Amino acid sequence: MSKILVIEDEAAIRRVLLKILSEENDTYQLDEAGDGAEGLEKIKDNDYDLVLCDIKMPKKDGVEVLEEAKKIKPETAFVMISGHGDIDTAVNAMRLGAFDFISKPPDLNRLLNTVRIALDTKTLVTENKRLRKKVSKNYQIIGDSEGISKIKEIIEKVAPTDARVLITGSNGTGKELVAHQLHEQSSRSKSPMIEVNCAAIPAELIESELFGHVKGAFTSAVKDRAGKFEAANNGTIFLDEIGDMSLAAQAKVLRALQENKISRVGSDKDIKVNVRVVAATNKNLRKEIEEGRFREDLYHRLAVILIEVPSLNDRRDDVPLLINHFTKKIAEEQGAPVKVFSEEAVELLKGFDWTGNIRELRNVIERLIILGGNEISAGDVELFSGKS
Ligand SMILES: Nc1ncnc2c1ncn2[C@@H]1O[C@H](COP(=O)(O)OP(=O)(O)OP(=O)(O)O)[C@@H](O)[C@H]1O
Repeated sequence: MSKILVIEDEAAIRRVLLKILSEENDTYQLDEAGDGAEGLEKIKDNDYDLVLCDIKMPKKDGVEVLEEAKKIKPETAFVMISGHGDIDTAVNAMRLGAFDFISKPPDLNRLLNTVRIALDTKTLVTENKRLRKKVSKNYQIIGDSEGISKIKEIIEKVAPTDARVLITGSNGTGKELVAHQLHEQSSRSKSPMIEVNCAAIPAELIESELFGHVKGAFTSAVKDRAGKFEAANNGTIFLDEIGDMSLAAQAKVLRALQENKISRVGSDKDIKVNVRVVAATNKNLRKEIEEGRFREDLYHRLAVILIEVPSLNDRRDDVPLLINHFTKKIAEEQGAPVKVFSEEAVELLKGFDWTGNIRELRNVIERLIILGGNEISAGDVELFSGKS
């Protein structure tokens, strides 16, 4: 079911376009706007597959709409409608990312053909992106520094067991990767690994998110629903940012860990679950315990094995390998050739303060690839890295 928006100020032409489209395919979901500003508002609020957009319009012309829309909804396809004399503008619109343009008055066959091809292309592009994302989501841990080698060794030893693991480390050090490796290298890898970001779920919803609920347990509980613990049965549950979990939810998690059973919110029926728990936090849980925000008994249940992921500043020897890894990945994502970093550039990057954050290193590398020369030099790093 494709969603199409027609932006055209001339009501008669708008009507004709909508009629032609609805007769061509009754599954098209059609929407209309009488000027550029209204069109843009609708684009913001909806996910259209295709926008047919007139070029000359009051308030906002078609090219402005296209430019702004590409920033907020880059995947929406645009076909421009150009009147006499604005062919140059239409060609320019294609440079700005429009899929095609048709001239006024629209030729029926050409219009429908263009719409069909634009929609098919959009579907293929979306599918391609989805598949790439799936394939590229690998959880390989890059690095052979002492710190990372030790972590890999621990993972190898601990993964096959059912021992609970608490992973600590500052933001972007790779805690999530460690959790995925623990799951993938275990006999549970055929079953799901369910991730829960405890910081992102409001305190009043976390219990129902983790343990499910029965119909009527609270106002919005309109039907029975299983929680993440049940979904992770026979697999692994990854409780990320566990330091941000409310005390009430901590009590329930503790029970799940002690008794291997849970009950849905609003029900007193126990459900047996077989779940391995891996948790992570960037907080100092000892301090949270002292200040009464984290249960000590839960801490001991979780931290059977403690893995402390070192910050990047403590394993600078991994920086060259990470640069290599990310340049290849970025080139793959952009479909561009792999760029090389000069030795001096690598040395400079190695020396920066990364406060542990590999995400930041990746962003800097991406910036350098886009802005720097064919071989990234120390000068490029100085100019474009934003670090010193
Ligand atoms: N050793 C590594 N090798 C390759 N990529 C890594 C490594 N460590 C981290 N990354 C990448 O850096 C990014 C951040 O890692 P991750 O999400 O695992 O960190 P985190 O510690 O869980 O962060 P946060 O605390 O913010 O949730 C991810 O894109 C991850 O793939």
